[in-house]
Amino acid sequence: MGGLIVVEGLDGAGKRTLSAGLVEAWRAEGARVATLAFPRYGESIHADLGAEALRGQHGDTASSIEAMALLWALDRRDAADGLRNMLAANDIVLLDRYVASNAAYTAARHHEDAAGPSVDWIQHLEYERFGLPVPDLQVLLRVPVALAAERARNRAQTDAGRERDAYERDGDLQHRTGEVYDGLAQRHWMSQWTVADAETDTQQLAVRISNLLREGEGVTR
Ligand SMILES: Nc1ncnc2c1ncn2[C@@H]1O[C@H](COP(=O)(O)OP(=O)(O)OP(=O)(O)O)[C@@H](O)[C@H]1O
Ligand SMILES: Cc1cn([C@H]2C[C@H](O)[C@@H](COP(=O)(O)O)O2)c(=O)[nH]c1=O
Repeated sequence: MGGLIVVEGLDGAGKRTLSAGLVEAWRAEGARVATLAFPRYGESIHADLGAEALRGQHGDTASSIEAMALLWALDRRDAADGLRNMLAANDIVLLDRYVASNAAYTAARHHEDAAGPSVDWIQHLEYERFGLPVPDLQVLLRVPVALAAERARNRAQTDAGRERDAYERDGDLQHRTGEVYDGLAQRHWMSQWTVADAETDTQQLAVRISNLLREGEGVTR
């Protein structure tokens, strides 16, 4: 059974870039690595509806905090069997965003912190009711809100299909989401967390994660 690693952070933080570097580093060491990004755009109707809502479609869907959270959660529920198969066939499964994204953004939209009712609701919905696999380790890519926003803006200018959505345009939401992520990491919500930043060397982080996984072996998922 492989280790389930999750990379979390703000929009534009660099999660996708970091995830690709980690996968490359582990594969170079001979590890069997599978990777998946949530939301699963183009594969999940729930993910696509969520993205469309954040770009102004589907009436008032985006204004409902819980409706949005349910769409992202249903995407993951549909992916759960595939995820379990990936864990059975690999040494490491790396996810770019997972349940903690829903906890962080939902709590931030409600102006709650990491100990608030939204985080408990997401935990109950996704881990207890939907039975999603619990990560072995969650990595918070903690970059300044302004840097993440700048990267998201630059990406929107260079990538025609990547214009900023409603959450990415909302600087206050990004700020609050960063605070909830900090709280989740400090509380080691659902698993151990480790923090990386814009200066973190990807190779060294890959080694750190492998060591943490090894130290955590024997802990049942
Ligand atoms: N370490 C880095 N240095 C410079 N630019 C970076 C770095 N990491 C990512 N970027 C750039 O920042 C932009 C956002 O990066 P990326 O797509 O990896 O972020 P993300 O956290 O996955 O974003 P989102 O959650 O919004 O999809 C991209 O244009 C990427 O090329
Ligand atoms: C998976 C997931 C995502 N979100 C938020 C985070 C982003 O602002 C948007 C879309 O995600 P992307 O990575 O920018 O494509 O939705 C969320 O609130 N809950 C989730 O579970």
